[in-house]
Amino acid sequence: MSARIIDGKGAAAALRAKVAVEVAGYRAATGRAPGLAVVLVGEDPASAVYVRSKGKATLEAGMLSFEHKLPAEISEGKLIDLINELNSDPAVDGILVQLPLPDHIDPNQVILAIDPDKDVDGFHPINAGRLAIGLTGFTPCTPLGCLKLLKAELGDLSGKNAVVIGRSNIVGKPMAMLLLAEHCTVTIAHSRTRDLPEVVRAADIVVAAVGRAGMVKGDWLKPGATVIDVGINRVAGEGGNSHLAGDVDFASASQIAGAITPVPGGVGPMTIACLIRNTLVSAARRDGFELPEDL
Ligand SMILES: NC(=O)C1=CN([C@@H]2O[C@H](COP(=O)(O)OP(=O)(O)OC[C@H]3O[C@@H](n4cnc5c(N)ncnc54)[C@H](OP(=O)(O)O)[C@@H]3O)[C@@H](O)[C@H]2O)C=CC1
Ligand SMILES: Nc1nc(=O)c2c([nH]1)NC[C@@H]1CN(c3ccc(C(=O)N[C@@H](CCC(=O)O)C(=O)O)cc3)C=[N+]21
Ligand SMILES: [Mg+2]
Repeated sequence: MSARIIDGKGAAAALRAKVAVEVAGYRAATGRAPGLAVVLVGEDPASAVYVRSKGKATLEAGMLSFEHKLPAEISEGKLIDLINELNSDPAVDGILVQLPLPDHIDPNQVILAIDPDKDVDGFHPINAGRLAIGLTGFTPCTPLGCLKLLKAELGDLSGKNAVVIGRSNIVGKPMAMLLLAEHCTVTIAHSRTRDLPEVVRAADIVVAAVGRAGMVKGDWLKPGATVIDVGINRVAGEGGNSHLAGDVDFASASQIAGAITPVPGGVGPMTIACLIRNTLVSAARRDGFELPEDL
């Protein structure tokens, strides 16, 4: 048996196209374009790549992109000063501070400084709280992208056993909250989980967000399970080359799963599509512009 490959790249392109159509309507109605400010501190090459693709997706959707590149040595206070300026700038609907930040800056203090109603990453505690109790806010882009792929694949998720591996504030925990809101029976596994293969074997849905290349093996899976691989791991290959690998051992898992996301081309592109979606949602809320329910 061979799993269906879930085309995250294609789904992301389709979502970006839907967002672009709504952006055009928003611009016609309001005379302004939604704006996303992306803040990058330091020169981490992987972060620079992500920031570039975010800026490109923003412009392609008809929105404004404001990139702020700051030196690695900038103080926490100066960074927060910039965030306060962006909070009060009417051209800015969304603010994203690329993580990780240098060690001398406390990411929690930086996230707290962002206006929750411009927090298109959904990382502010107000938005984490809203998600946890079912209020309108911003849903973190990676879990939202995973949920969209799951619903497109499975339809109604009600009653399904979902295992989320990883409990970070930006992926695992909000993913579990979203699946719970969809009426899944949710298990959150982490580094202290006993007998992870046995826990995973009960899952109709597996979301792997660990950061360990190829950790989840095919023989851990219930046959036919839907597998969402969030992991983005750069692994060294032959001859000094390197390639991206997910947290799931694709070769073995794709023999047992019913459907599986590839890496690259799975969750990653959906994260960026959901970021521009959230930016449009933010702008629309500000102006009372109505968007389709299912965007
Ligand atoms: N595709 C995308 O858009 C994105 C991809 N990512 C990728 O997703 C992965 C996870 O990211 P993130 O959530 O930030 O990572 P974190 O490092 O913040 O969290 C990793 C989680 O995995 C758990 N874990 C570690 N080792 C094991 C193990 N052996 N068994 C079970 N659980 C384990 C940790 O447990 P504990 O809490 O006990 O330490 C922790 O909860 C990374 O590969 C990252 O690059 C991240 C964001 C976006
Ligand atoms: N404030 C903040 N918000 C984030 O959302 C955020 C962040 N910080 N820091 C880093 C992580 C990681 N992340 C990814 C986004 C897109 C891809 C992506 O598009 N990946 C492509 C491959 C890209 C490549 O080839 O390197 C793919 O999977 O197909 C991956 C990872 C967002 N993150
Ligand atoms: Mg992390």
